[in-house]
Amino acid sequence: MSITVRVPAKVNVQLAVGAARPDGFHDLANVFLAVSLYDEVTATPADELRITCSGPDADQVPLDTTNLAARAAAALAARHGISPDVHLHIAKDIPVAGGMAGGSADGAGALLACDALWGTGATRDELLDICAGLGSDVPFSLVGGAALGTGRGERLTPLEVGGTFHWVFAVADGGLSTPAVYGEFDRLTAGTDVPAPAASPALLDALRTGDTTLLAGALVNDLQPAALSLRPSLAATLAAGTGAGALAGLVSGSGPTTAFLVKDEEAARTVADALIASGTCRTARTATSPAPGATQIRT
Ligand SMILES: C[C@](O)(CO)[C@H](O)COP(=O)(O)OP(=O)(O)OC[C@H]1O[C@@H](n2ccc(N)nc2=O)[C@H](O)[C@@H]1O
Ligand SMILES: Nc1ncnc2c1ncn2[C@@H]1O[C@H](COP(=O)(O)OP(=O)(O)OP(=O)(O)O)[C@@H](O)[C@H]1O
Repeated sequence: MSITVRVPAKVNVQLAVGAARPDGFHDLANVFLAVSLYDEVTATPADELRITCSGPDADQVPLDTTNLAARAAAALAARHGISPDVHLHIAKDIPVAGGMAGGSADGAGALLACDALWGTGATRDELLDICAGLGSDVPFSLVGGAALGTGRGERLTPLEVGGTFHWVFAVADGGLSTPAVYGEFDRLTAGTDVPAPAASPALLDALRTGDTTLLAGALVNDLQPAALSLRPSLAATLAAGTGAGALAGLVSGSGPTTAFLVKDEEAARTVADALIASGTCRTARTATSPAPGATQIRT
């Protein structure tokens, strides 16, 4: 028997970042939106914990115990006093190290798949607690939809979304390290008074009413200057997307993927084609949001 779970990528429509905390993390007001790019994690009984990965970026994914899917299986097994013997196959479609929480998606997917395969019967709260221990973005990968993440982003409040939003994602060559981008944020803001992060009422309104134009005006990512400082070529990608008719563009999370909000599906195709033709990105993908969280799709 195998269990397959499908898990979405995310874009941060608001990422407000506070000053570094004593533990090295940053307090956030992190408005997550799940988008319709998915990884699939399949759990099959095996004699030992083993990870395989397929997809265009598979060679960039670690197959050892550092893989978030392996860590999720080990964490669930440890809580229930069983051995984490399972083969986890990741069919990867989410860009790797792109700021779209691909590794987090695999962690949440593995957790749900192993819980079903092993019959551990973990409660939702237990799953969320394990997710938070794996990484700040992992709880959101489990719940999907839209949510405000506070603390380091792991404490979630679900948000209402009143419509469908259309996106284009420009995938860059090579990744950016999340700690390096937060480190650059610290360097750029050193000596300044970093305000406490707060969710923007205008942005929450735009989500609630499903108004694309309002959302375009409210998109904000405090990590964008840091990502641009580490990868100056992203400015040309942002200009290419907005020049091609996107309503707004921003760096997705810690980057280097850039996200463009567009009016509808037709505009998404036009902007994606223009981004590819501009030569300022490796490829461009279209997607919609919100998307559901981790969901079992096959037994
Ligand atoms: C940039 C975002 O993707 C936006 O959603 C997240 O904040 C990053 O979440 P993540 O990849 O799950 O990050 P984690 O695995 O929890 O942490 C990796 C590293 O990122 C930095 N980090 C992460 C989250 C946070 N609130 N403050 C931080 O400073 C820390 O250096 C940390 O050691
Ligand atoms: N299952 C996984 N898939 C991809 N990368 C993984 C996985 N497990 C661990 N990693 C490691 O995590 C690093 C970041 O990968 P990931 O795709 O999660 O980045 P990201 O999308 O930028 O994350 P985030 O948006 O949460 O900051 C990779 O370079 C890789 O070494």
